[in-house]
Amino acid sequence: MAFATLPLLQPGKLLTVRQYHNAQRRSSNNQSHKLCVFPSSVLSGSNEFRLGLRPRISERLSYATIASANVTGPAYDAFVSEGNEFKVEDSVDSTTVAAQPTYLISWGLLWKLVSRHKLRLLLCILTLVGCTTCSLTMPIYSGGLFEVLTGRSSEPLLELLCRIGVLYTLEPICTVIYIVNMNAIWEKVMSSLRAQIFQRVLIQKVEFFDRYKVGELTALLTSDLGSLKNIVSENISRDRGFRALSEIIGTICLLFVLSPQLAPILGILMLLVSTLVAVYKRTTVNVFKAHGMAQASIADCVNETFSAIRTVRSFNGEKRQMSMFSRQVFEYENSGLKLGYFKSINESLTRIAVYIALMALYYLGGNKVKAGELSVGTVASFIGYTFILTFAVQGLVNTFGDLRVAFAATERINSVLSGAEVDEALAFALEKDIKQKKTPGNDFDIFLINGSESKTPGSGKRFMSSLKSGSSVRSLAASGDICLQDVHFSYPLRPDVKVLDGVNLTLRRGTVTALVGSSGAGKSTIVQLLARFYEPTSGCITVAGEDLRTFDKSEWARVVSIVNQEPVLFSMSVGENIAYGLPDEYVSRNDVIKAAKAANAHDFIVSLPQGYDTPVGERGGMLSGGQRQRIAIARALLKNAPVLILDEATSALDTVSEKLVQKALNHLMNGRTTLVIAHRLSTVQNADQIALCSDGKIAELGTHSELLNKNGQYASLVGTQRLAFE
Ligand SMILES: Nc1ncnc2c1ncn2[C@@H]1O[C@H](COP(=O)(O)OP(=O)(O)OP(=O)(O)O)[C@@H](O)[C@H]1O
Repeated sequence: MAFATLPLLQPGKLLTVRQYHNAQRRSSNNQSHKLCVFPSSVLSGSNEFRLGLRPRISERLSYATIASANVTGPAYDAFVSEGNEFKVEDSVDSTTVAAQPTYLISWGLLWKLVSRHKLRLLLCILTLVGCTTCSLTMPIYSGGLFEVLTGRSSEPLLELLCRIGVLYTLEPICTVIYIVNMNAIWEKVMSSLRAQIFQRVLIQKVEFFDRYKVGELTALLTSDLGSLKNIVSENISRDRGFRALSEIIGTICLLFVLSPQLAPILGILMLLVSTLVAVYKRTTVNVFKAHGMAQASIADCVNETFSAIRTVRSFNGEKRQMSMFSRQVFEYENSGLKLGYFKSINESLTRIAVYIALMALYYLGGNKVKAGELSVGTVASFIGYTFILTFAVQGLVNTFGDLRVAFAATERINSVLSGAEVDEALAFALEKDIKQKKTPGNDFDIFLINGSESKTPGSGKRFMSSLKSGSSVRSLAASGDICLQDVHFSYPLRPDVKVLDGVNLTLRRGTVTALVGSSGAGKSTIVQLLARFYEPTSGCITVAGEDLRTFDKSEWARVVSIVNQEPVLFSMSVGENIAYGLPDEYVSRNDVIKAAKAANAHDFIVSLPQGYDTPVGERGGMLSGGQRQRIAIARALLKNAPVLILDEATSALDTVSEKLVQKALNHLMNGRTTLVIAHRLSTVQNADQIALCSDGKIAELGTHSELLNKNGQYASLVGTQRLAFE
């Protein structure tokens, strides 16, 4: 047996599909193959700066493993391109470096996005200098005004007022241009980031969605990204952000020019203010955090209650939900009160510091004026600068606070979407589709960064480009059997529980296979593997003799239709829901109607208030179960996929609806390789073969009469159901 060492995902090296998948799986399942674990920061490339202060959260979630993969299995014909440089081994022992986490939001990405707007950026810098110059010149003119009014200066009052007037006009003009352009740049950057995050969530493996709640993922795009947005949108006013910083630097310089003796005293005082406020603010971080978490809990509670409103109603659960909500509200209120208390101390501290600075100035400045060392005008200017400096320092500290929150939010986004669970095959297929403009519309521009898609994580692209695609997938699916060969499977979040334990099953081309068995036997899991929501832990699924993993994932999705017990409809019109069967194509109204007629849905659709344009409500809630089911069947008919999976498609229906739906299903099954899962055995009697799934294996296989004659588990299941009917 030949052994070779192949570093996975190393540029220039090519792996077979089997090697790639095995190694990927092993690397994600670090329980059994873990040799050592490194924090992501160790493994991230030097050009990949992370935005964030501490690595704690990301380390917890995105540790990368260096795994030893002992990949064994039958020889695979090479997926070797570029001159067949690498031969495929029957068995490969490889030391692999797992997919390195790719941080979505990095300094590099931010700069890329910001630098798209160079002209606006230049305008912002110029107007920032303009605003600051105007603001900092004002106290000098105020001092001059004092001098004129007290008769110490001979400058004509009107001339001075004209100069002040020019400043008063220029400052707001510069401010408007600065704010408009800063805001425009950041809004555009945020739109791109939002699109990148959405896309990254979309291409995660299915287990990612098992791990995170919808609310948590929504928060990434709303509150977390909102914190990042606030860095600019909440910090473009005069006393915040860059303006505050430029005013602080400018004021200190001017103070030294005006009076080198007074400047250090004021400088030290201001430094004291900022240090005090900053130190104090750091101690209040946990209070802010608790308040944010309390707010998130309220959102979770609201989300859960309203999305399960029917269940709440049916269990009379309003009071329980109300009490849960009130608990969350009280927690939020308490943390809000605490926050107010801390904020008030914060505010007073700043004020006290300003008053101390002013008193010091009055005393020292007053004495110098009396001694004739300083003019009244200069002291008046100093008073102006004291206020500017204090508020600018306070504003800058607030900006630092916002920065801290934004860093934490960015770290959260990065840690959740570190790339460890990206479904690379899907990402690759999606990128390819968008590049080839397979998808209509120009709505994808926002997902592009500098003319190309954002860097999809992982580097198996060369290898993935060898995947079977397009017509070959369709023709293989239409012409060959689908075989599950010794398939073992555990869900990634429960690696210790074996759900499938050596399933062998052949779905013969163009025939109907029924899958029956007790609840929890693993029937739906087989569907999930066929749909490639998950990959087998070991063993393989072949289509016309080819390993399913060698198929382009999105092409495979195009050739498989799944109709579930509770089909999910989107919150759009009936017609649009049917057309969703072919989301990448232009579907004519005629095609939609044809599919609806074949699905026995046309008659009820035309009787709806707006016919095909009637909105179906959230998740199709404005339609009956049978109607939803028939729309889902019409959608599947339109898709015209050669492989069909019906997972309890009629079990929730009454007899009349079931008859209608069954008729539609018979039409749909015609000539397709079909897998039907049903608890009601009467609905699968006519299947070409029936497979009984038990303990993660196919325990019995044959036609209805063959299995009855066998007098095994199937026969007793049929007996039990008959008894139940009698
Ligand atoms: N996403 C998941 N993560 C972890 N375990 C899961 C997941 N989905 C299902 N399971 C577990 O896998 C086992 C098989 O579930 P599966 O849904 O395949 O059974 P089934 O035969 O389809 O049952 P039923 O007829 O009740 O739908 C069950 O023990 C279930 O708890």
